[in-house]
Amino acid sequence: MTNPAASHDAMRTHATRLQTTSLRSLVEGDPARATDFAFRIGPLYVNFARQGYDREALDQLFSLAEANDLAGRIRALFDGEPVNTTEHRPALHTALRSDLSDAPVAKAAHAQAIDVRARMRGWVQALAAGPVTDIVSIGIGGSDLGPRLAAGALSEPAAGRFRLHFLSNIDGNAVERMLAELDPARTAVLLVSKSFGTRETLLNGEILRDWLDDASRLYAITANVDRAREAFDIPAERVLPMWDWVGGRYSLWSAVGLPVALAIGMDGFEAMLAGAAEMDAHVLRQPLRQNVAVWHALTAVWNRNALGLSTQAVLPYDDRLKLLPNYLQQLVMESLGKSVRADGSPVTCDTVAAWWGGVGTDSQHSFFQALHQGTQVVPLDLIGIADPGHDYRANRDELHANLLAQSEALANGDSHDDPHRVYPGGRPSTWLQLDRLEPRALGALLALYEHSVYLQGVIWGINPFDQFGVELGKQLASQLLPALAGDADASDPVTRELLAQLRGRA
Ligand SMILES: O=P(O)(O)OC[C@H]1O[C@H](O)[C@H](O)[C@@H](O)[C@@H]1O
Repeated sequence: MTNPAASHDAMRTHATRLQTTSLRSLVEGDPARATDFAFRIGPLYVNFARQGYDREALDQLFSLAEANDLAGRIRALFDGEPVNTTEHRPALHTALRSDLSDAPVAKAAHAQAIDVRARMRGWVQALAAGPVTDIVSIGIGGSDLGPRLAAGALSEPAAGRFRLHFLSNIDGNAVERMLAELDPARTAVLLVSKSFGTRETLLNGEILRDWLDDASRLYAITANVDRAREAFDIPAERVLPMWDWVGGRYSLWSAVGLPVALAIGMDGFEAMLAGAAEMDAHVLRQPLRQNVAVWHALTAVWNRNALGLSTQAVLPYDDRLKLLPNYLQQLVMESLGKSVRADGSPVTCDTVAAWWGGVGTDSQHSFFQALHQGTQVVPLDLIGIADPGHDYRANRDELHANLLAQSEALANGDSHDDPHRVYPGGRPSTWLQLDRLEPRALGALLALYEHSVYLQGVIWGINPFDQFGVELGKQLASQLLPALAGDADASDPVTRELLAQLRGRA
């Protein structure tokens, strides 16, 4: 087994040699890659054939994977070893949906998850039997992005279930606009916060608590049950617990997902978990070369470190997935946006690219010009839904035609006598296709990204489960509150000027 540094260098050397080979010729020279570089896991199909590596590069990437003991680290994750190295904790989001490890800590975590899921089912039934028609879920980051994405993507407009409203930002406009549409007598409010210390959630929670006409319709989902009672007088029977062995951005599968269960039913929520569990089994059991999460992670490492590409775009070609880029920004960039290795030493290579994205085909009318003819090559995850579930067949075919066309045009480019009309091509993409946008398929897709993120972290030697980088801004904000009230002044001269401008016009 070679050492990681040697594998990394060999990979970059080969990438330099490959630069003279176009993506089009890579594919034309090895047409079998169109199927050899593809995976089918239940309702999910993934194809890496239009990524800019050849089989020799893949050999080097897999030796890099072996040098970093990816198979052992996958087992460590599922067994509840302290893979969250800086906080000395397991990261057992897999135990929320699958029971694949015999390790006692993983078994205990799964048992707790099953207990809470039974309580979730009871809450859904009890709320459905009452006067409540609207649910407000107050949370932010990992306590908002996953449920908001999944509830929006999977809700059927005619299902006659609860209407879900998500409140995350501290901006009073968001609160004001939401309350204008709601009836306090027919609304229940969920305070979703793992820490129960997030200012946005607490302030918005106080507004909604005072707005409700019956405090018994205020619920909490948190790892800090005591604070929920102290701060909002919410008794234990109206609190669903979370645990510190689940990271916020990995918590959709826990009680944080209650809004999803309220939107699509508990059976639908459990189908989403089953899809994630199917991906878990694939990731845990497949050898590295037949493992789709390993391929996805190695592709990200190839684009970031071998090709030096600094951003990555995610383009769902389905309006119901328009929040997927937002969700993945937190999952990927809050997990991998680090420059210090788990052992405290500086990283030896670039880590996370800037992830962004938009929905297709709208994005073709906004930033695709840069993707085709800009100086920066942007690797893409193109996401399509084979059966979009509606009867507008012309729309479906046009959407699919555009998705196929963009994948080919970006990879192959086009020549022209007029230099302004030349398409350089060589833009790599991965094709991720769901048979239908239903809970099991979405669960598998999101679990794939979770596992890919973890494995990228292993290869870069960083801890994907902490987020110390979000604390400084919060500390400065709380220190500036008295200055905004005129009771103090800012120490930084620029902040002082900006503060004066803000206060002068407020
Ligand atoms: O769930 P909470 O404790 O309220 O945290 C909500 C979010 O805020 C934190 O600052 C982190 O950036 C996120 O990882 C977390 O998901």
